[in-house]
Amino acid sequence: MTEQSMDEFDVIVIGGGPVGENAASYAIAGSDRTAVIVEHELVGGECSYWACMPSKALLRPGDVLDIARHMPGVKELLGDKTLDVDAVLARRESFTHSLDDSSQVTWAESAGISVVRGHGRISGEKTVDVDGRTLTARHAVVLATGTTASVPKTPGLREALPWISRDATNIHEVPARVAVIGGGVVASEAATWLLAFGAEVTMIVRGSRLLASGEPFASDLVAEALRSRGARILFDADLTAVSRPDAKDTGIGRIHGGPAELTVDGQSITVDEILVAAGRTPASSDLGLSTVGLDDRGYVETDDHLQVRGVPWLYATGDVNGRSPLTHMGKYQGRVAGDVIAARADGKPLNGKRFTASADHGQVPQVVFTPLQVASVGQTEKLARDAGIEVEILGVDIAVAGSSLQQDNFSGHAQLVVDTASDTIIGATFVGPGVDELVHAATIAIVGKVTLEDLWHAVPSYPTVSEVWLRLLESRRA
Ligand SMILES: Cc1cc2nc3c(=O)[nH]c(=O)nc-3n(C[C@H](O)[C@H](O)[C@H](O)COP(=O)(O)OP(=O)(O)OC[C@H]3O[C@@H](n4cnc5c(N)ncnc54)[C@H](O)[C@@H]3O)c2cc1C
Ligand SMILES: NC(=O)c1ccc[n+]([C@@H]2O[C@H](COP(=O)([O-])OP(=O)(O)OC[C@H]3O[C@@H](n4cnc5c(N)ncnc54)[C@H](O)[C@@H]3O)[C@@H](O)[C@H]2O)c1
Repeated sequence: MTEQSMDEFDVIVIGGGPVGENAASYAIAGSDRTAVIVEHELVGGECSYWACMPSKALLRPGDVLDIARHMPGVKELLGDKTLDVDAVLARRESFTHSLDDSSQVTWAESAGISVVRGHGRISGEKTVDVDGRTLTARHAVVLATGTTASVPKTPGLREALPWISRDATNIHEVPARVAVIGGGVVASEAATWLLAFGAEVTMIVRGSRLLASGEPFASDLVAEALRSRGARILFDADLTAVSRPDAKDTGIGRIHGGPAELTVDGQSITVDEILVAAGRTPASSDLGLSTVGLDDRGYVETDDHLQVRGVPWLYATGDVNGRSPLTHMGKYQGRVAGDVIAARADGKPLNGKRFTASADHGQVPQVVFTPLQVASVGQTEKLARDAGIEVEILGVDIAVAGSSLQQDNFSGHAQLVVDTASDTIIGATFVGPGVDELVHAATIAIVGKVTLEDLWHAVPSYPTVSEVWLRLLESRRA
């Protein structure tokens, strides 16, 4: 090996998504330590180019249109007008920088982080091979490689070259008829923008509800809202075969050939495109994990310092560890792992809560953006009861002065899961238009273990949607 092919850094991060960026910057901040990010695609990762950012850029115009349609003084200006899809797609490009990551590379370099392009693979203790170049780490290697879309092995499905989430978020051509396979978050969000763009959407859902890991009332309200916009939702549906004789790889977000015929519960459905939104597979299979005695597949298991069990110099953060596969939770883990690596490199003890990723356990917030937003945190009623926790459920429709002012057709529901022993909230779900900002108050109440008695003194401002908090507390007085 020539001297030029050797590179030594304090910290090597494989995967330059939002999580890897945070881990690298926290591990070296305020020190003379060095870090490198190894990225085989785009610095910024799935979230920036293929997931969170483009999806939310595609969804927001539909929300604004819905508010405007129900706002006297504005709706008269609209008449029958619908979205200008080309303008929406152009705005999406402004967020994805048309898949150019130079601004993120500039950010990394300005934070003192080197970027090496190529596929990273562990090749031994603290050693990473990048397409023939050997990088060595003085302190730590961090895995932040994320996940890829899973495509079920249904006969004919893979051969049909279906869309995955990357096509839906980087959509360039709107198919007239789309079958969405899955009833989870990606399926529900993508169905929302495809409907707003004028597509005819059929959702093929294996289970009996959408967003099945959340509260059942939220699933029902989202299904009702999607149906009211024209979605056809087939529950308990069994997709057994797909046939698409003219499948063509026309590029991401373009219609992949001629029509496809799907067999669902023995019935035939013909569509112009299929979107597979059937979950994710951790990007761990080509990471050289077996060279250090780990499994070459599946989620990479860690302790609460994000250290991979049994390998003291190796950390796994973000989607690849399967703890809480969301951008904000992965970035949180990146911050925790970075702080742990920095403290250990400085020979300091891990004194303090910031070195432990405790929020992964029962304190995870999420906002799902469908025609109605589903903003939730913590445990569902079922999870809590299954864990043997005695709970009280407080639920009210969101109908306060603030909500009626926000939008004429405002309709929503809120629910708290209260641990009766401690009289604290352990779960909250808000469903309605624009309820995304309500959930952080619940997150703070859960993390801070604020009792309901104390919450009486957290007075919501009038007239805001937050007044639903008062209604929730009052529901227990009645
Ligand atoms: C359609 C969609 C919408 C979503 N919307 C949201 C949302 O609104 N909010 C939210 O919180 N979450 C959302 N998510 C989830 C979110 O995208 C992930 O939680 C987040 O991207 C995880 O970040 P990460 O850094 O762990 O992985 P990623 O963002 O996947 O980044 C991993 C990076 O590692 C690189 N890589 C992988 N293997 C290697 C290797 N061997 N060598 C070099 N580089 C490698 C990849 O190219 C990639 O750049 C969404 C997901 C999807 C699919
Ligand atoms: N707003 C957000 O926070 C947001 C948005 C999008 C995605 N995400 C995250 O990204 C991740 C991926 O989302 P997702 O929707 O792909 O996964 P998911 O796990 O939420 O949903 C997967 C869906 O596919 C179905 N499915 C799985 N295998 C199937 C099969 N063989 N045949 C038919 N159906 C099948 C499941 O029943 C489920 O309905 C999740 O962690 C999600 O939370 C978050």
